[in-house]
Amino acid sequence: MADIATRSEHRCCGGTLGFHEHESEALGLPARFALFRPGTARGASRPPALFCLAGLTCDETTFATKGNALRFAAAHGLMLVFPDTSPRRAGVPGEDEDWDLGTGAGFYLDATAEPWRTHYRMGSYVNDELPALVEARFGAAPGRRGIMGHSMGGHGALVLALRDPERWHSVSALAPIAHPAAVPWGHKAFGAYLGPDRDGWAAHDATLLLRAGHTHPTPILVDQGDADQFLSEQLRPDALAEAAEAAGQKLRLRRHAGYDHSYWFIQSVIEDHVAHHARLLRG
Ligand SMILES: N[C@@H](CCC(=O)N[C@@H](CS)C(=O)NCC(=O)O)C(=O)O
Repeated sequence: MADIATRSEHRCCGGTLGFHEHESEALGLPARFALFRPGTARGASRPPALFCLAGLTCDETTFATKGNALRFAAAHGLMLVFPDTSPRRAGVPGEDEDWDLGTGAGFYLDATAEPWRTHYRMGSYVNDELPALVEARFGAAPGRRGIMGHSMGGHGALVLALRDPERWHSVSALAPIAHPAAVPWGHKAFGAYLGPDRDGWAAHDATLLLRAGHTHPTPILVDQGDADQFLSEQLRPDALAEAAEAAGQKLRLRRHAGYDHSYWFIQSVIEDHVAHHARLLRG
């Protein structure tokens, strides 16, 4: 496991928030992440880690800075892990041209199509490499992990947890891209990263995973603002709810009048998400 460079560290909410960089094996590039370690008030020497995945245009600082999650994680004795949203400077032609493809838009999957497949491997990075790293190097509890995310990050959280419920013990999402194979953001990203054969997209779409019989043993919490500018064109929580119902998946989809897609919405509901994960991870 490569060295980790700590770029800065800050006392916060009785714990410590650090911004770190390391050589990622999965990405084949340097990668940055932020990590919040709670104080020891709850007496847990190895806190469970809750992974927080951000959306399009964000980086490892965004959710940590704007999400309002740290004080609640501190109260519940949870570690928070904030990965970046894509590889950086991968050298793919055009990767910085669009805000919804390439840099800042890794979609938490391993690309299979050229020229993305070498470095655009955020699926393996978030699912495998980063959990192993925070457990080995930052003292996260082995085998007790939760995952949540916003928008593209909500898509990532739902897909990773539905695909591997043994690895992710709790899952929630805020305004997730719930059916990416059916919406413009997903068409663009999946078409580039996975190629035009849509059969290969199903394993990266939470609604299609539920339709194929994948479920998670715990209830899934999803919050959605009804004034979200992306709701009808890009997010499709209704499709997720229908698929969950048909699959027998417990899903609590809460709609919030007047809230948009921004971190102001996340700030307003994050307390319940951290509590949801704490209940399942800490027992
Ligand atoms: N750049 C896009 C918006 C992108 C966007 O809203 N990104 C969301 C995630 S999908 C976000 O959280 N952005 C970062 C922020 O608000 O700080 C636009 O112009 O419409």
